[in-house]
Amino acid sequence: MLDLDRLGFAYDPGHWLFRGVSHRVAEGEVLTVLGPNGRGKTTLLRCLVGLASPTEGAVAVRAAGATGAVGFVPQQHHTAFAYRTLDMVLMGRTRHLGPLASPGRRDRGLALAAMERVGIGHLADRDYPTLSGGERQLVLLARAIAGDGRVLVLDEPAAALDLRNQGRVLHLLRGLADEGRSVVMTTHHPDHALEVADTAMLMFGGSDVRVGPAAELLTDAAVGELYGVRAHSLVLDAGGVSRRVLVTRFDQEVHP
Ligand SMILES: Nc1ncnc2c1ncn2[C@@H]1O[C@H](COP(=O)(O)OP(=O)(O)OP(=O)(O)O)[C@@H](O)[C@H]1O
Repeated sequence: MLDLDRLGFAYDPGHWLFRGVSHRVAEGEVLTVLGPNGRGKTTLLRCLVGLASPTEGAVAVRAAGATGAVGFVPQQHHTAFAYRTLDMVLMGRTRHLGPLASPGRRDRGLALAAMERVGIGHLADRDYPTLSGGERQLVLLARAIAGDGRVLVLDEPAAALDLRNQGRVLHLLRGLADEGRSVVMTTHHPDHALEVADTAMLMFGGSDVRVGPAAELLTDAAVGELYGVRAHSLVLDAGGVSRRVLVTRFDQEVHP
């Protein structure tokens, strides 16, 4: 599990991007973080994975017997090196290897299995820099799965993906949580949160960070206020299963 204890971050002293953020992401929980561009979502994730130090508060990872148990999928990733895609995924195994050890047959098997699970087994021998943006995003997800972190932190994991792959990745993340992992992801799509998340975190700015059950928190009013738009819920009835989706009126902005 991942413990966020009164986290606060300010690049400039006194100008809090976020402050007083507390939540415990349980095993089996998917937490989605939502907020407008520049609100601090990536900065928050960087604090969660140890790439940035919070100005206030603390983050603790609690996972049975695991060191470095957090897998991180960044938003964008560029490398100047022409790594083979399978080797990129194998990098996820690094923390499981002894000092100076190279990945072995088992590591290669786990890397290939992670690629198959994400649906990109056919890319194993391609040069990573030649892949499309969406293909790279799937490779980074496979790398995190191969790393077998008990906590997965993903920055807009579905942003570069087509509609079918968005659904596949969202349900894959749901499945990884159901296997006992804690999953934290950012998204600009409230529907993604409604589809698979247990919990949502809405970053309204500064100390106004709201955390709660996704379906309860993501009301038309809250989404409208968060982004300055008009949002409307629609309930779809598909084969007896009803699902609520949010539709945005792109022709109407709301100015607070
Ligand atoms: N090193 C830095 N120094 C100063 N300000 C920074 C630095 N890095 C990011 N920022 C600013 O902090 C704010 C939050 O950035 P962050 O990337 O966390 O936002 P975000 O919510 O992830 O945005 P987006 O939805 O656009 O990805 C932005 O205004 C950004 O310009």
